[in-house]
Amino acid sequence: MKVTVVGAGAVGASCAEYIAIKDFASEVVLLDIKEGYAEGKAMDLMQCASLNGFDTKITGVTNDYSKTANSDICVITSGIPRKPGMTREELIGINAGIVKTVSTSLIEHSPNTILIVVSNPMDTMTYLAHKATNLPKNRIIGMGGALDSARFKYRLAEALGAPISDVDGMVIGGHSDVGMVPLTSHATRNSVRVSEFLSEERLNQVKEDTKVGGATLTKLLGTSAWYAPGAAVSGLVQAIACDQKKMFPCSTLLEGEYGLNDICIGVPVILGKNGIESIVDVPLSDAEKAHMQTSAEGVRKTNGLLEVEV
Ligand SMILES: NC(=O)c1ccc[n+]([C@@H]2O[C@H](COP(=O)([O-])OP(=O)(O)OC[C@H]3O[C@@H](n4cnc5c(N)ncnc54)[C@H](O)[C@@H]3O)[C@@H](O)[C@H]2O)c1
Ligand SMILES: O=C(O)C[C@H](O)C(=O)O
Repeated sequence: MKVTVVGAGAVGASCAEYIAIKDFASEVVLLDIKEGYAEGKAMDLMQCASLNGFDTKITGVTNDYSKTANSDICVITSGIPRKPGMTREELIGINAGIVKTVSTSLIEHSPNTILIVVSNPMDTMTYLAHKATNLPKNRIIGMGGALDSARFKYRLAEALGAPISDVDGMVIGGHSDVGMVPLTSHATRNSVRVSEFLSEERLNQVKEDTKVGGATLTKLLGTSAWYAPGAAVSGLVQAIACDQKKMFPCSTLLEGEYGLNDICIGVPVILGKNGIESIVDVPLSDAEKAHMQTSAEGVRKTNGLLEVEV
């Protein structure tokens, strides 16, 4: 199993590290445009191998796509992260050009690969990758919901005073400060709905804290987060590599599902060796349905900027 990660920055390197630690891939290629950067990150990570007990071979290359040839899975993390006070959507001007070039270069050398898009604004970058590569929809996956759901579980556990392992929940919709739809109606503690334990007011606070999860960290760190994003990407890569048939909310091209068409946005999917094996139709409350529609309007507005930017 060969995995390429484009962008050896904070998220790309964290993702490569988690993939290596889980030890399911034979090879990870890190590629960056900055001279020597990916080579340095790969060498540093390889020097963790004997300490952390993994056999995954990590190599780094400077913009040489021939070294990524025949990758089973390619992850795109290249692009700029936001600074405090910015929205993800403001990154489109620089990141659209990067994602377009990177996705077409990857497909040229790995025509059968499965692409995972991470660069922001992620739903629009996933849509752009579709347009740029024309890959079948099961082979282009946007990562956002897996991370947002992890943050939702963190906030739910905090509110409940419970260990995170007691808690389950999922966030669908656009990966943006206003577009995320935390599914409080489905969230549980050991299969009991969290609404049995938390007031509506406290649940609303959990929802709002989840939606601004990325912005909160960006304010604290001065740049956006990388540990949980890297772990979330590695989870998707592992589910595909090991044909786990696990359910994650991912950004995928919708063709009528959830009443939406010609848009990439987060919905629950089953991930296995073919990438997106199926889209799962989850019943939503009226409020969640309405929020999903306004979330989609927001993503469409950003998609509209692609014609200007690319
Ligand atoms: N979808 C998500 O949930 C999620 C989570 C975290 C970060 N992100 C996004 O991921 C992106 C990366 O974040 P980061 O914190 O790792 O940033 P970073 O600045 O640490 O790393 C980005 C790397 O991309 C490289 N790069 C730029 N253009 C390139 C190109 N054309 N080819 C190859 N490499 C190129 C840069 O040299 C840099 O090393 C940002 O857009 C950020 O907003 C998304
Ligand atoms: O917040 C960001 O800009 C990065 C990423 O989308 C995140 O949610 O951590």
